[in-house]
Amino acid sequence: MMQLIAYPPRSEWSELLKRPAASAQSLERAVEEVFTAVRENGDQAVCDFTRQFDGVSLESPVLPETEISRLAELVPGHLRDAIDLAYENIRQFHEAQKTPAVRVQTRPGVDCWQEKKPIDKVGIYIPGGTAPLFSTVLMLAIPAAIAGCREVVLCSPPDQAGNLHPAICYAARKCGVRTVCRAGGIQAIAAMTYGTREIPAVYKIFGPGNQYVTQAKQRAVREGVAIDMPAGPSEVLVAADDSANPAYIAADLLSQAEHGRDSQVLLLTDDAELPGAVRRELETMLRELPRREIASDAIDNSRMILLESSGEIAEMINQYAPEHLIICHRQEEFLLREIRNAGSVFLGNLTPESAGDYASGTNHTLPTNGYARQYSGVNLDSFTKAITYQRLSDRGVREIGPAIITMAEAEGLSAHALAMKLRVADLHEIPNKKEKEDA
Ligand SMILES: NC(=O)c1ccc[n+]([C@@H]2O[C@H](COP(=O)([O-])OP(=O)(O)OC[C@H]3O[C@@H](n4cnc5c(N)ncnc54)[C@H](O)[C@@H]3O)[C@@H](O)[C@H]2O)c1
Ligand SMILES: N[C@H](CO)Cc1c[nH]c[nH+]1
Ligand SMILES: [Zn+2]
Repeated sequence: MMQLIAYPPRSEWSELLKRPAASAQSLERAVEEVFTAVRENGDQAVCDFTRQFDGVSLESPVLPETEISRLAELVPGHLRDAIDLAYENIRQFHEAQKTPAVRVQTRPGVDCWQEKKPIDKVGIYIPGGTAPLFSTVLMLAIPAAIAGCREVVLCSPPDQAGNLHPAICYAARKCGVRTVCRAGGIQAIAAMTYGTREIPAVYKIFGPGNQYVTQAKQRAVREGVAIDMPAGPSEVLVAADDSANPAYIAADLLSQAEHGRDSQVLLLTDDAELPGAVRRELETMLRELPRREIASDAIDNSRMILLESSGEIAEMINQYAPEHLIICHRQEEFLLREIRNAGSVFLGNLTPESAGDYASGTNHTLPTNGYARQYSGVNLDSFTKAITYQRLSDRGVREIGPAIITMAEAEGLSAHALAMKLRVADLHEIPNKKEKEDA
């Protein structure tokens, strides 16, 4: 059960806030072995590792389009309606993230602008080891489509029949994803990194996953592939006081605990009565939970921490940098002002974290393991690059040419200086050249 720590001194905070650690060495070895095999043996290696790690024999990792359609048809009406509703909200929120091009004339005749362009080929990883997270298809394929990515490659571990869950196929079809592959874990990430005969290589890999997937994405970076962020085992931090409903808190903690044994959930409070009330709810709910063994292990990794004040709560949140932060506290305004490190924030008693997991519209692919200090969650910009442009007119050359020549010569780069000197010299030869564009 969740341990209660009361009024810990600051010197103990970092020990208290440690996440469950994966064994880095054995992970690295496994990743290296799979990457080498996939680079050398392509689809054959992907199928071999799928047999080894997922216990499924496949002739080919790619799911034919006819199969995608057949499986998508199996999704019952009420689930389609729910996915359609989520799709619309996620589309709206990500569509609203489009920004107009930035245009500035830094000096007369010096025009600079910046435009976002899509990343042409992206890979999206959909977790499926312990549960087929079809909601992740929406979270990744919708912004990819809005950004205008040309090729989207989806990889997810197959079920025991060698198929993908019908809802993954339905969501993929709805979002216009055509390349759907039955490959999970390290082998999926390696295939999208190197490319195989059947699985295209991509420029950037997105998506959450277990420790193997997270480590494999880091390995992909060494091969020049970009990644969204380290999005590993799920976590939630609830900051609450006596205005919160203990049953809601217990359910919110369990909703992230049931993701995996290595998940972590925290309750921070300055109300001495709350931990006991939440613990009682947790005990009752855990007994009824289908995934109670997974959730119990995660709950054992977790803590309730009683602090002196909302000031300490804010400090501890910033130190931990949770993936998800739920605030049910009378000092909400103060906490929001103070908090700088969190992936996604859920406010008030009526906003469970599962709202953002599925259907409010925000993205659920978020930085874990403290990376919310420096990374954002997935958003529309994640699927684009910004290209900058500039054009100088005659006037522009006169305005900034001399400074450029001076700086280039001071750096000892005479060809840089020459490139501008030639333009300046040409201007002097045509002193009356019309400068329409400077008007
Ligand atoms: N941070 C986020 O935004 C976010 C979002 C959703 C889910 N998640 C997390 O994603 C994770 C999903 O994990 P999962 O396991 O259910 O699915 P997964 O798809 O990430 O991993 C399953 C794959 O792991 C590989 N694997 C399993 N055991 C292995 C071994 N011993 N050696 C090598 N490879 C092995 C297999 O290939 C299998 O297909 C959870 O931890 C969940 O918390 C995070
Ligand atoms: N909570 C996960 C992000 O950490 C996302 C998810 C998908 N399905 C349910 N939950
Ligand atoms: Zn979740």
